[in-house]
Amino acid sequence: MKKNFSTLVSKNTITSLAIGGFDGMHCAHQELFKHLDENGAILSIESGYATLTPKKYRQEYSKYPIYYYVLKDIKHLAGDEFIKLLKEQYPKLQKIVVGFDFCFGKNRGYCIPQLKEIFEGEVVVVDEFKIDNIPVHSRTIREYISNGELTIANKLLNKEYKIYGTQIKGQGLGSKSFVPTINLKVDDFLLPQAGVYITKTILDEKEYDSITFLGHRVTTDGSYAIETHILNSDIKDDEYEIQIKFFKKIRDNKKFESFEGLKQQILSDINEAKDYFLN
Ligand SMILES: Cc1cc2nc3c(=O)[nH]c(=O)nc-3n(C[C@H](O)[C@H](O)[C@H](O)COP(=O)(O)O)c2cc1C
Ligand SMILES: Nc1ncnc2c1ncn2[C@@H]1O[C@H](COP(=O)(O)OP(=O)(O)OP(=O)(O)O)[C@@H](O)[C@H]1O
Repeated sequence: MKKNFSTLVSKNTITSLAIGGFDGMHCAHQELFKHLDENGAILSIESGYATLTPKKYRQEYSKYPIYYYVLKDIKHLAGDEFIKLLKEQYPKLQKIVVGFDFCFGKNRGYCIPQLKEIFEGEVVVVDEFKIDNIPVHSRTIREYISNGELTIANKLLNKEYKIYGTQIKGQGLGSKSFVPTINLKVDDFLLPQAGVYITKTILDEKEYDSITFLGHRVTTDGSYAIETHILNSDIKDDEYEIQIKFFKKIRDNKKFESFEGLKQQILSDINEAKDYFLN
């Protein structure tokens, strides 16, 4: 995880700011960042609903320092009060970059015309950015991920959707009856729909081809699990910070009549994932 370095950059040096929520740091957000100058920064307004790139993980996706405001601390401000606050905190601010639908201040009562009117500097407004005619928004990407449509979500993100987790103890059945898996505990991130996914798993900064199951283990103990099996490699059990990049869903979660039936299906899933990475 790339550490947030905004505390190392003085606000006094910032000349341009991109403003918004920025959960996901998706393609449209990146379009905004293209308008920042070398002393640019990102101002992220935290509503508390960021689940694609929770605050702690967001800096990884931009070279610009990210500063945060908590929405509930600033939502009472009138438009001119918000701009005054920015001018006080960023005295060299000359340019504000926002998207076509940006609104701010009390009751979101101030939008682009008011921003242009109040801010004595340049206001760059980016038109609605689309990919394959799909408007790119965090909410849309969340919906695709929740529906297991990772291929489209990744297109809108312009990267593979990635979650962070820590290793936890499983049932101890994997190596004995199926294949060895690393069981994960994941907080903060939106989880894709239950099922089996082609993934890459990052352990100690090394990336491995993998296959990941999410869902209730309906064939065994019924409990919810996130488990990843590393392809082509023997990984010893260890305490890892784990990252999983999702590429594609290959099937739904399923209840099998026998452990042998599930094992055969898992072996076939593994072959499908291996083929995917070969091509
Ligand atoms: C690729 C893969 C696919 C899986 N598919 C299913 C499934 O369709 N249904 C299910 O009940 N469990 C599924 N599982 C979970 C297994 O039940 C689980 O790996 C097994 O219970 C071992 O759990 P443990 O690691 O906690 O010991 C799958 C696991 C993997 C790795
Ligand atoms: N598709 C887009 N095209 C142009 N600008 C956008 C687009 N999506 C967001 N922006 C702009 O990016 C900034 C960050 O906004 P925000 O993260 O709230 O957008 P979002 O992705 O639409 O999120 P949500 O779906 O939660 O509303 C804002 O200035 C917003 O206007």
